[in-house]
Amino acid sequence: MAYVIGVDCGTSGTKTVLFDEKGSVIASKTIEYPMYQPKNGYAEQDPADWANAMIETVKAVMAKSGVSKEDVKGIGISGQMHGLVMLDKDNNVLRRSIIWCDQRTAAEVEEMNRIVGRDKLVEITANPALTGWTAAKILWVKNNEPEVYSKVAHILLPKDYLRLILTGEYATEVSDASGMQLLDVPNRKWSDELLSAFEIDKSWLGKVHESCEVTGTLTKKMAETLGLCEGTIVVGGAGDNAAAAVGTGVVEDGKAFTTIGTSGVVFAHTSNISIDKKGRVHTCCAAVPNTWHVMGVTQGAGLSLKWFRDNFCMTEKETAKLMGVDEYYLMDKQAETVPVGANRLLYLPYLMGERTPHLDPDARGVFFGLSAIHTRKDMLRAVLEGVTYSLRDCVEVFREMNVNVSDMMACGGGGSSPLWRSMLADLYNCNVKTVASKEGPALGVAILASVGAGIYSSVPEACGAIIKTDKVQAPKAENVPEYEKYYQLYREIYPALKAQFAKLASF
Ligand SMILES: Nc1ncnc2c1ncn2[C@@H]1O[C@H](COP(=O)(O)OP(=O)(O)O)[C@@H](O)[C@H]1O
Ligand SMILES: O=C(CO)[C@@H](O)[C@H](O)COP(=O)(O)O
Repeated sequence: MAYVIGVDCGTSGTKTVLFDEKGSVIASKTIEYPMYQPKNGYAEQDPADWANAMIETVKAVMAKSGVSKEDVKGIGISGQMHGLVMLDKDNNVLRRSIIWCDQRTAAEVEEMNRIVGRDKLVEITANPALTGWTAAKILWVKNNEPEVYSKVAHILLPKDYLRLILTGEYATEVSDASGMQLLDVPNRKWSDELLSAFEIDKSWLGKVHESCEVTGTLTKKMAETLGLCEGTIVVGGAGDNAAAAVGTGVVEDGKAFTTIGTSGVVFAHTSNISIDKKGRVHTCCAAVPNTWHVMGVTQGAGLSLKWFRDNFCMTEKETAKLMGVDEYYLMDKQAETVPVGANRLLYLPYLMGERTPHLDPDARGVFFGLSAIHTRKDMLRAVLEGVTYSLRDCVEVFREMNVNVSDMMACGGGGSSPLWRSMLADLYNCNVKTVASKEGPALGVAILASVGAGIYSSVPEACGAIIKTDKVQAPKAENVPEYEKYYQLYREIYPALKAQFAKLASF
């Protein structure tokens, strides 16, 4: 039997899973790390934490599994998108990574529009300038930390920094590179025009591959550290969302998924490139060669629930520890006791600004309709519902773009919650399914590795053999109109507060 490893460098932690060639989990290990928020709207992580977590989790799965290292045929890496890793000529990390949900780059987004023009940016990168994407972050460092910028020799995305550690290669692949805003997305190569306009040296960026291509092999030193063979192949892998698409079988038109991780993403595969001229959803290269995807993003999806847990659910944390169950499971049980609409309480999940559909880094979270009858349980349910309203906003944009979705999968930490899945089904008014494997991105990149290793001949063929549908949640007829009423009200709240968010940000 052949085996493959998938590494997913997420925001809350890095998870490594060892799969057999049929996609069954043999061993899995996650190590968490912090996100630093030095200022309101800033978000950073330490690349050393990612590297340590990858090394320790790979060592752990190999030790736990007892699988012989010769049978591990390949490694795929997935990761949070858009994060900026800057290295000097000796590969030293120059500053903490500014990650995807950081919102400090409003001035640089204006600068990008001034230099290149909004329409040109959309034509080349398939997206308007975005605060969380990598190009704006590079310009921010140039404008604000010239002493750091003067030492830059390499720029990598989070998972590509891990690739460098594994293989010594400076490389990336099309799905994650699409989120740097320096890629010519229709043509799947770096844009010389943009690099020259932003004065970014092309030699700083890695070579761009398709996601299932071999980008390098394990060095002798890393192989010894990890308990693997020197020369084991490392494929391109994918940004976490393109990876989750492969891991849930979303590799053909009509198929889509919703992931609730720290962020929330609604993702649909498209065999032809499809662009929202208003820039409300992103268009990126998919992990299947010569295909694309559209995705809408809620910045603070699982993050909202985690924020609520960490600040208001101390009792659940302690009880969960005593009972040996998951804290989120207890929170879901409490939220289930509250009716649809949270007793007339709405929540806007804009804790880290918002992308789809508002593209507003100044937006902030809101509880709307608080009354003295409300309890913590109502607020908890409102948080879950508010995130789901925001995900529905993404589906509305797809409908406007004529991107038709007939099959919706759910994944990510929040996708494991039956309550959250039933909210999705009610608000989308369609079936929401899960796949038997819960490993989303890690499985996706392990599948890419199995294609790179020649175990399967294509990504769709591998998905056909490996991905199995598990649970199906149908919409509840009585809930659909009730949620629709609240959703329509939810849609009115942001426009009414837009100017006030900007004013607050200016204080
Ligand atoms: N049982 C659950 N019920 C509801 N939400 C959950 C549950 N388990 C995890 N979550 C949510 O999933 C998030 C973590 O998802 P994950 O996919 O691991 O994140 P990331 O990819 O950002 O590291 C948590 O912040 C939490 O909001
Ligand atoms: O910014 C995006 C997609 O554009 C996020 O999806 C990040 O890629 C982070 O993902 P999680 O850590 O929440 O999975």
